[in-house]
Amino acid sequence: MIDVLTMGRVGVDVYPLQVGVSLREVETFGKYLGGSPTNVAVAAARLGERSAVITRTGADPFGAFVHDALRSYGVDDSFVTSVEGLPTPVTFCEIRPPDDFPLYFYRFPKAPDLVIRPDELPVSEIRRARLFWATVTGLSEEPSRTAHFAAWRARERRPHTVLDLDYRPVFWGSAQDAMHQVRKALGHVTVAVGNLDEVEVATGTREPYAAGKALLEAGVELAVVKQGGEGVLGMTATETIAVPPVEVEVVNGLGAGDAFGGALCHGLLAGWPLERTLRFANTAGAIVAGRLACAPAMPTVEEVLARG
Ligand SMILES: Nc1ncnc2c1ncn2[C@@H]1O[C@H](COP(=O)(O)OP(=O)(O)O)[C@@H](O)[C@H]1O
Ligand SMILES: O=C(O)C[C@@H](O)[C@H](O)C(=O)COP(=O)(O)O
Repeated sequence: MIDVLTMGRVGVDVYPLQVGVSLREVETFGKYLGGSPTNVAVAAARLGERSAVITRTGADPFGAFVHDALRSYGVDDSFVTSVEGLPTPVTFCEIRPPDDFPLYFYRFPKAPDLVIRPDELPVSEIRRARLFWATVTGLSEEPSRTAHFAAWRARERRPHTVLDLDYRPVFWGSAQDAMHQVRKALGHVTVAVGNLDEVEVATGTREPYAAGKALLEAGVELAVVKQGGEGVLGMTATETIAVPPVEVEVVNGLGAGDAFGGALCHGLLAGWPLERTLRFANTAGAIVAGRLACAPAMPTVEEVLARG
């Protein structure tokens, strides 16, 4: 049985090996597996979970790299298919610590992962997985949007069904469109997790407590508000827990949210108390903020505990 099944974006992160310079000046790059829900599957696998991802690549060498990389991290790639005629996306970034890491997505003319189709979903695995994780970006275009709602219908809101509020404005016509889709999606999930920009799109407020409360009112059982270098807030109907940040010298903040996500999965599946889960995820996020890459940087349980 799969512990953590994620669905959505995949790509190749082509990240500069020089820090503090623009893409105009960068000379060398590293090539890494990327895409937020894919990174979450990698992070969970590093923590010992049996993980898999539902996504699509181009029928090209970068697509083959995605399969190689997934397998090398111990992530099941059985649900990764290719789409003829669309290239596997690449993502560049600039690395300007401590808090400026702009992303440049090349997902043209369309990303294969937005061509995930409802009739091709591994429905019984989606129903059976101990945790199912999807992201708001998957709702930005068809047929992926219909596929996500089909997956949630099959899942029947079984715990743990997680929505990563992951909002990248570049993938949407307007924040209004995204808000409309997120509101519909929240009724299908048991956990919502997002940073301040993302909870603002979902709830209309970026005040962490008000946003957490609004997410609970929208139907989730656990709301998690990530606040970068300010730590994290978790809320359920009976508990409100704020965890301060773990101190770290930030190298590249990208990937921290996905490390946090994989660790959140681990804590939820272990049945840990909320505070322990949030502290563990907080530490995993900080560790990756202190490293250059995303997928290859995901920590093991021992590494997290050594910092916690
Ligand atoms: N500068 C930082 N210092 C300490 N912890 C951090 C830092 N940046 C991120 N983290 C940890 O990683 C989590 C996710 O990072 P955040 O930037 O909020 O999410 P996202 O990457 O999704 O925007 C934070 O809640 C925190 O636990
Ligand atoms: O999500 C993407 O498509 C790009 C990612 O591969 C990249 O590593 C990243 O930005 C991770 O996002 P975060 O964990 O939410 O910071």
